[in-house]
Amino acid sequence: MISSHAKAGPGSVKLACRDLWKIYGASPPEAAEIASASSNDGNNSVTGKIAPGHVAAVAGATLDIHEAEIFVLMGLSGSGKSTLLRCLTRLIEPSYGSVTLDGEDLLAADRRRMTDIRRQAMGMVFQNFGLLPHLTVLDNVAFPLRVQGIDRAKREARAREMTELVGLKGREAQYPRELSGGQQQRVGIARSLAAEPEIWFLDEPFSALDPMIRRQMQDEFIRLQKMLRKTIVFVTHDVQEAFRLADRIAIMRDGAIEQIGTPVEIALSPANNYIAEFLRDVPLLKVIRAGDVMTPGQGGERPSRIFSSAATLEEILPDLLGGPQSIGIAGPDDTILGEISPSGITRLLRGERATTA
Ligand SMILES: Nc1ncnc2c1ncn2[C@@H]1O[C@H](COP(=O)(O)OP(=O)(O)OP(=O)(O)O)[C@@H](O)[C@H]1O
Repeated sequence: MISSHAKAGPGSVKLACRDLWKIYGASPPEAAEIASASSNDGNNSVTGKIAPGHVAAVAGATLDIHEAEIFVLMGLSGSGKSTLLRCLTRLIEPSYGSVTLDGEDLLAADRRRMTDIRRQAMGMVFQNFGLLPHLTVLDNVAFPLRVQGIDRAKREARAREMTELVGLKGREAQYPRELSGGQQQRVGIARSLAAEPEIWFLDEPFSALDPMIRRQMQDEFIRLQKMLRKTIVFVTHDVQEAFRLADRIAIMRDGAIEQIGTPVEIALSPANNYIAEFLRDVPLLKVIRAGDVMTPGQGGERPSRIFSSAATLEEILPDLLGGPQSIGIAGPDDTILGEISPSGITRLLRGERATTA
């Protein structure tokens, strides 16, 4: 058994990386070279020194992933999301930088320790499902527990519980080939949850599914996370999926992280034009909530129409468009926190968002 990590509360840092690099090529620079270039005059100096034909798949990534949050790595194909995810689990060896899990230096862990950490603390789900074709649903789900040496009765009981959790009760005896893509991915999800991982890595888990099933799986995923409150690193190239699922998003380009923020922070203040461009496909009315865009304070008497600060703009819009008056925004105890006016929202919908660069 691995020594258990110190249990931290929600919001504390679970997994972190600092100035993480992965450089591919015939003769990538040594860690010491990256270290000196990186500390000299910023990350760009490393990129500038990479020999032609080499690529920095991850270029100086620094981030903190908090306990119980869904942290999404988002970016176009080739931006480095999968490489970063694999560097965080050391399935790929980073060229330089640090990775810590509950404060433990993962790059200092020997092979055996790293295998133990992966088996016992990390769960992984990939796009291609990765199920074992000769095993039934139940045996696939129970497989990680078998690897851990857990006895048959116990692992089957746990596997049944997980199979039911993902909505596949009754299909325990079927084989992967008898299931649809969405069902196969449910098996992959159940299997990765069976070992009760502390941190869950999902790399484009729904990308192979058609759009309707994909949406259902996203809903399922949101439902599961409400119950499980796992720390999750989720890779997607789909901006809508990112904004739908994330507590926070890191947007990557050419191996580097361009911006990290909550969906609303990014939607309201994209760091640059590249990110603002992504937002064209984001349904802002569903992402932005009343509390994010209200004018705080209350002028005069209590407004006749009042919405919760958690209401989305989509929910408020019909009332807002129905008349010229402001709408009151209330907190959980029904006190008025602020107001939203049609003119303020019109400006927002016209795209008059601040960019910080
Ligand atoms: N083994 C490798 N050897 C050389 N270059 C690699 C290797 N793996 C990845 N790369 C390069 O690193 C960059 C980042 O790749 P990565 O797969 O991490 O991107 P991604 O954002 O996950 O893309 P996708 O969404 O298409 O999976 C790309 O330019 C890719 O060609």
